[in-house]
Amino acid sequence: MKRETLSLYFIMGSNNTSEDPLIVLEQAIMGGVTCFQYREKGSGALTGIEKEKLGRELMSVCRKYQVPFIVNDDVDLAIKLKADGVHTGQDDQPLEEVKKMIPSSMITGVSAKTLDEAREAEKQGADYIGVGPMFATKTKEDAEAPVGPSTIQQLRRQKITLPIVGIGGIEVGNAQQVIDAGADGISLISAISQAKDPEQAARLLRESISF
Ligand SMILES: Nc1nc(C(F)(F)F)ncc1COP(=O)(O)OP(=O)(O)O
Ligand SMILES: [Mg+2]
Repeated sequence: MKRETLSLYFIMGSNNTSEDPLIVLEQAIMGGVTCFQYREKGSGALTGIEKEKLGRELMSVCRKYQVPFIVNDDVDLAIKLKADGVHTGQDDQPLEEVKKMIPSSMITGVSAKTLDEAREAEKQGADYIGVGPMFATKTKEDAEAPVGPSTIQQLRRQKITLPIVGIGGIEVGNAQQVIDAGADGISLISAISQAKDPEQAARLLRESISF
């Protein structure tokens, strides 16, 4: 997977916006989003056939603009939808198990916040790691304390060369710190999903970071 794919990595589920998620996603992509993760989770999240149906519809928006469509947590759904990839966290299925279930062409992302977790992800063949929460977040209901951009700096100092995307509380005012720390991109939910104008929000975020 090209590192540039991680530049502006938008994550959203139906419960992250009061608007039509299909419209929000299309606007975000018009504004410069480079990768999308379907994360249908937390209070009010869809389940079962409704979750699958929205996933299919969001995936077709991504396919229209050749933006990778990644599914969070739900490996079975990623396989069923023929998604471009799957993202799993430390409390989800281990990557080596996931790898046995999915086509080798699928992108695999893993959450990591320590050197051990990052090294393990590298060893198990992850295409990228998500490191965070960078800053305080209200979106992820079970988020741990912020680790800050310095965590990415430390990982780079310890020769972690995997593509890294920072996540957690990222917005225009703090995005460059994440890139300066050595991340290949920024990922976020509410800075775009809750913006009045998601296209403009995505554009401003993309313009707020230089590599
Ligand atoms: N969903 C994520 N996406 C990324 C990405 F790198 F893609 F930006 N990084 C980290 C997470 C967090 O993943 P996880 O720790 O399993 O929590 P949850 O399943 O609640 O999101
Ligand atoms: Mg997860």
